[in-house]
Amino acid sequence: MHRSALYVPADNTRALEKARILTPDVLILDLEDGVAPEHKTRARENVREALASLHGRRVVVRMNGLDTPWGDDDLQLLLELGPHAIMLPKAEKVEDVRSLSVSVPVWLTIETPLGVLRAEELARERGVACLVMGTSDLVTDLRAKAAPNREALLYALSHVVLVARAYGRVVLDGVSLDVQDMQGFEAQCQQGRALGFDGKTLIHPSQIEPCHRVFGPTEDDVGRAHELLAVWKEARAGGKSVAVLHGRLVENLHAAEAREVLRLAEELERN
Ligand SMILES: CC(C)(COP(=O)(O)OP(=O)(O)OC[C@H]1O[C@@H](n2cnc3c(N)ncnc32)[C@H](O)[C@@H]1OP(=O)(O)O)[C@@H](O)C(=O)NCCC(=O)NCCSC(=O)C[C@H](O)C(=O)O
Ligand SMILES: [Mg+2]
Repeated sequence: MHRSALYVPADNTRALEKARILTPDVLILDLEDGVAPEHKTRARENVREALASLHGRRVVVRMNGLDTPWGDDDLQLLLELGPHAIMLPKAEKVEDVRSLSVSVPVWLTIETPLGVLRAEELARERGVACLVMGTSDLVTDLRAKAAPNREALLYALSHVVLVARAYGRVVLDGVSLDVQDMQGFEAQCQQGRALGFDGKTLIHPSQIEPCHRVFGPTEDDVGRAHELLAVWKEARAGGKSVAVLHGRLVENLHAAEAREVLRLAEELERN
């Protein structure tokens, strides 16, 4: 389940402490842009401690790029600690992905024009588990304007979802920077859900609950799935290839969707 992934700056001990009681599906300990250059070393030490104390949680660590002064040391530490996954920012080069994918799954942040254009060759590399949109960097690099409807990003967002689906990868939407506009945040979650994302990356604890509500499955979703499957089963038992529920056509693909909703709900219950 990847409804939510919360960035926690690894130099912020208060946020690291708080993360222990927060319940996003994934925690992303950030060594990259959320950490100032003079705090990089301390942040790396914090990651070691945090991974030990967050044992049993799904913790991904975002390292610095391999072409930065910190990338090699980050990688060495992460290969030693073995988090749930290593996240590579500003992914553009297949060679970088290959140098990471040893034993730990790799998450790629797609947040540059070249990264979007090369998303397919990057995503098909062995070990890549998830693609994450970096919408703040992308807006800047595109010299676009950030707008609530994310008009300037729609091509890139859809392209990355398409690539992720083609190669069976998880795909997460970018962050929403306004931590006070909860209505706008929820609308952005709805948009990401409608575009096909599995979930969203977050920057603040208040974003977890609305994000889970949108990326579901909710009780209503589960109820509808049961209802659809009952109608579908009856139709099939009667030798029909299609059914109708509340005036809408139901086909095999809808039954498959409903089964996926129930699978996710069961996964949620187990966790
Ligand atoms: C945005 C913030 C700077 C706001 O922080 P703050 O002023 O401390 O908020 P609050 O007082 O409302 O916080 C309430 C409590 O919650 C804790 N908290 C806040 N944020 C987090 C968090 N991300 N993880 C864990 N805990 C958090 C506070 O410590 C308070 O705790 P307590 O006092 O004990 O109750 C801040 O939210 C923040 O720094 N967020 C993360 C920013 C970040 O990670 N940025 C980099 C990643 S985003 C990105 O780069 C995406 C991509 O690459 C792209 O290009 O788009
Ligand atoms: Mg970024």
